[in-house]
Amino acid sequence: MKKFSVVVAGGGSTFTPGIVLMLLANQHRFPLRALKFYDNDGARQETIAEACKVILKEQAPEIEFSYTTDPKEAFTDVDFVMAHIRVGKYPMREKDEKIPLRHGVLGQETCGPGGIAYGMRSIGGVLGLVDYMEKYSPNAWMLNYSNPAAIVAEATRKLRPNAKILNICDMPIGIESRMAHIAGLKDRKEMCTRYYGLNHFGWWTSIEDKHGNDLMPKIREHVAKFGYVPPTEEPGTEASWNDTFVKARDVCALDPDTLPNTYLKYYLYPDYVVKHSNPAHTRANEVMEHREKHVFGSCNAIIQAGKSSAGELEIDEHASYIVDLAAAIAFNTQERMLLIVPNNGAINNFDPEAMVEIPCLVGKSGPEPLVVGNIPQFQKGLMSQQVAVEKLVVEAWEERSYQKLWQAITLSKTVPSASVAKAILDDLIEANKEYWPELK
Ligand SMILES: NC(=O)c1ccc[n+]([C@@H]2O[C@H](COP(=O)([O-])OP(=O)(O)OC[C@H]3O[C@@H](n4cnc5c(N)ncnc54)[C@H](O)[C@@H]3O)[C@@H](O)[C@H]2O)c1
Ligand SMILES: O=P(O)(O)OC[C@H]1O[C@H](O[C@H]2[C@H](O)[C@@H](O)[C@@H](O)O[C@@H]2CO)[C@H](O)[C@@H](O)[C@@H]1O
Ligand SMILES: [Mn+2]
Repeated sequence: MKKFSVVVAGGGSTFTPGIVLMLLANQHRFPLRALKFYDNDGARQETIAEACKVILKEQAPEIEFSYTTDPKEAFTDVDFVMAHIRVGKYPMREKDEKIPLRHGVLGQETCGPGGIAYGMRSIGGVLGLVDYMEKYSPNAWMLNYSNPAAIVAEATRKLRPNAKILNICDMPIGIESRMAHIAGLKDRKEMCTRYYGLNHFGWWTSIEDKHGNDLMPKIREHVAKFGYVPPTEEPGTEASWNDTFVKARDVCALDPDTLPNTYLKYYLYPDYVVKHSNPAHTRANEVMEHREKHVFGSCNAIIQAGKSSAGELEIDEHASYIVDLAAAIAFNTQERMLLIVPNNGAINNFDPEAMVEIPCLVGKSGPEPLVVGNIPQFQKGLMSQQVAVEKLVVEAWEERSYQKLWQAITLSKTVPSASVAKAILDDLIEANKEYWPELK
């Protein structure tokens, strides 16, 4: 079987160790000859990389491992780029979440003004990775899950239309795992689902088991009462995430014929979210206090002891969708996966140039979207507004346009007025001076 060379862009990510452990657990179906990390923060990356070096030596010494901050070294001779960068890192995520709250608007990583600010930072970062890949390994594919995936996907569609990049998200994976447990199944892959929307803004329309039995009624009955919290709680779910899964019961009330992505709570219940937010302590603080502390603490312990058992790093099971995708391209498996792709008529009554999250069959030449057909007025109206926000952000970045970014924030369903939007925008410009292009 052919062996592949992968570079992880954003090697210093808290998700990198879990993904490395997942790659090692999937060598039978996606074998590696080389694994590289690339990051523009050498110190952050070094801690993660040195710990992963110990793990790789123990489990797969035959895989050539290295890490670098040099793009040429990182992107030369690679088959796949797995990209999970966070431009501005957690300190900027904290500002994305706290600045809108100062103005009575929800602060969230990928939604509303926070997501727009994050998008304005991410576009340049991800396009830079695409350009390195095309310069040093023109035949490679980029599997991107750097957020905000919706805005990044629109930017790559518009500004790098020929790039071999696939934009993906693990939220539907996480929710489907819970749905499977609610339905009494072991694994989400025992289900066949139909879904449509934008990234972090979608709905399931059909969920069947492998025999074609309709699971929607049973799952929906549970979700309407308990949200996406299975009868036996998923271990390790943090309180704020549990709140989000429970809130799905109110989100699903809006449409009895579908089941919602959890992120719709931010657009349908923004007042609830603001009321339950602590402007002094947001999700970014929780992640720095928990995931970041846990991952870097474990990595340092592994480095000190020189053995992986000194740490408590866990395999990121959900991340196996990344190998599903890489294997589908490498071996033309025609895997059926949710990807963020140009609509191009798949949703018949929606903008053909929108980037939509829909089921695709994936083979060596990339994704082939499945037809969705017409969508109802409720979803069409919501998606039209949200996709216009995402498109305006990319236009604002490309044209350095204050006006268009003001329009984007004003148009967001999470923002009450143009005056509040302008106040938030002016604060975000000040906070992002190091990262955004200068707007005129
Ligand atoms: N698509 C999804 O469903 C999904 C799921 C989980 C996480 N994510 C995304 O994965 C990314 C990583 O998340 P995290 O919490 O581990 O963040 P993190 O801050 O721990 O790691 C991000 C890394 O990216 C690096 N980086 C930033 N800008 C860079 C650039 N221009 N070039 C190279 N490296 C750069 C940082 O130095 C850092 O080491 C985020 O974008 C997050 O939103 C996406
Ligand atoms: O607040 P965070 O950083 O913990 O999570 C934000 C991300 O949430 C989603 O990814 C989840 C995933 O859905 C869940 O199943 C599990 O694997 O954890 C992931 C990260 O927490 C979402 O899809 C991402 O886009 C967000 O960045
Ligand atoms: Mn996501």
